[in-house]
Amino acid sequence: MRRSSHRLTRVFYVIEISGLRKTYRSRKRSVSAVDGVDLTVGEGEVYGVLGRSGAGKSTLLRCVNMLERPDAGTVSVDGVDLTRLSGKRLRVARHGIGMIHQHFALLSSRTVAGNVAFALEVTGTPRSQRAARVAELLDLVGLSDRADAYPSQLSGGQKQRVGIARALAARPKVLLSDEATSALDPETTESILRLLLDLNRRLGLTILLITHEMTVVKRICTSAAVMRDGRFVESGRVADLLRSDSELARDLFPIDAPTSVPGATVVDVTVSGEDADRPLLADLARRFDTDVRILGGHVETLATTRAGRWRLALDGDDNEAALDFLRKSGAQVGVHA
Ligand SMILES: Nc1ncnc2c1ncn2[C@@H]1O[C@H](COP(=O)(O)OP(=O)(O)OP(=O)(O)O)[C@@H](O)[C@H]1O
Repeated sequence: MRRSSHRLTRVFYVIEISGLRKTYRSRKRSVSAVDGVDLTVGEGEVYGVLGRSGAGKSTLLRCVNMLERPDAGTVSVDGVDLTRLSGKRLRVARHGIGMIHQHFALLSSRTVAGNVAFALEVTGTPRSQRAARVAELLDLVGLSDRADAYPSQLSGGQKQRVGIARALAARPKVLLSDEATSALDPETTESILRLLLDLNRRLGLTILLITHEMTVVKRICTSAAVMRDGRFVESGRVADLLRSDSELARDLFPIDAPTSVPGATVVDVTVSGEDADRPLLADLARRFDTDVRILGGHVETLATTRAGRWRLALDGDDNEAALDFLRKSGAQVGVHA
């Protein structure tokens, strides 16, 4: 007789943060910038941390590569607890973590190729291999034809491409992105997000990014957290957060429409995955012989799923059966009082 075996398999997280705290103290005041954050990011995930200015996002990101030493908690990247490392061992571990910045942080006196070569020097690539690796990295980010240009001769998008090439010099497993598209116009933002998604897929790169832009989460994030006052107030897979009554769902799909209509029940309906493309509203009207008016809403393509959110007015005030049908069809339903 064959016995079934139940093996405990531990999921491997490329980034594993537990109980992270960082307080800035001065004589006059102390600020808890990160106040107890737990975060796990799986291999090949694109994880976005959203939050307003001052929420603690930059401090969190800087704690991941120990540019900032946390006061408490652990930060493991690729299985190594960085909080236990210092000196050379920390510098070597950091090679596995690339970082890109809002203002690019390029060396103005060096050409595009020179900027990328500098990262190779720092991470110990032998001189004989540098030129070929620079060419490979510039090809990867679509900048082969600008190798001899100086940063001042580049557009914002091109500068960020150099930043990305430089960050990937040591073949890191993880890329940290600190508001990488905040200084760019929408079209350039789109092209940089497409590049990041492409690198994520082609290289299996795990990306942890911080942003205040919903577009970034919509376009490339598989998981996200909303940060406020140093804490995560929501976190999880984007597709799951959309199905819950989450702040993220409301912020990703703001609906500009009234929340009350005389003689009708007003509801917000959120669907994701295949449900977003089903004729759910037509079904609803047919089954319950009710007038369904769409007050506002939209269907969009996110990084890994399609999602729709609508505000509907259902005629009459007894619509429980119709709402039940929507819930059973996989929709998240919020009724406006
Ligand atoms: N080096 C520092 N010294 C003192 N306080 C700091 C320092 N860095 C950040 N803070 C404070 O910590 C809090 C969180 O700042 P942080 O920059 O991490 O937030 P953020 O969400 O990244 O915001 P922003 O997008 O504006 O950078 C803020 O109150 C900020 O003033």
